[in-house]
Amino acid sequence: MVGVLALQGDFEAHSKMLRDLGADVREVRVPKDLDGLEGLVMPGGESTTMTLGIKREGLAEPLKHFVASGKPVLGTCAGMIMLDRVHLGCMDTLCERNAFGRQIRSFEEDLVIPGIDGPPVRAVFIRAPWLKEYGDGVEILAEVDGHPVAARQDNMLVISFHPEIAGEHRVHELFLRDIA
Ligand SMILES: NC(=O)CC[C@H](N)C(=O)O
Repeated sequence: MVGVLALQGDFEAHSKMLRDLGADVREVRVPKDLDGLEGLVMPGGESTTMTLGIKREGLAEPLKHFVASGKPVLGTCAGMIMLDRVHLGCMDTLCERNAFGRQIRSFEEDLVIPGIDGPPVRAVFIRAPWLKEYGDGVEILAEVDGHPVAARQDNMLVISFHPEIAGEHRVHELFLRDIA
């Protein structure tokens, strides 16, 4: 069973993509929803609203505990922000929000990501963050204009774009392979 944090944002698109790939999915809204999960997706959305939802539901400590358990976690966009030093503090990263500038609210880019074979990944960026700082334990997987937009640290995989919107299923496949 794979969890998708479902407080806010485009969690339904992630649930659908994971189900299409054959996974059993549970939407996570309260701490007990995390029980027994083998992995967790933290979706894109709006990081301030998501932070408030996490506080309201008492999910901060349970989420930190889940990440520390070593089970695979995929954070996309606002989900990548949630994992950084100043939010849940799980990952040794600091995100720059809306990093690509207000004038470029949304754009697409082809990215080559280690572990994903075939043609480049079609990456849709929507008011996306990038990593402005990261520690030695963080492996950068892809950059745009010299700024990290995909990275790994231990059991965490973070991307600042939206494969679930582009019909790009290979990032979720990579995440499900991490679980298997
Ligand atoms: N697509 C997204 O998740 C954008 C994240 C959003 N800009 C934020 O800072 O919360």
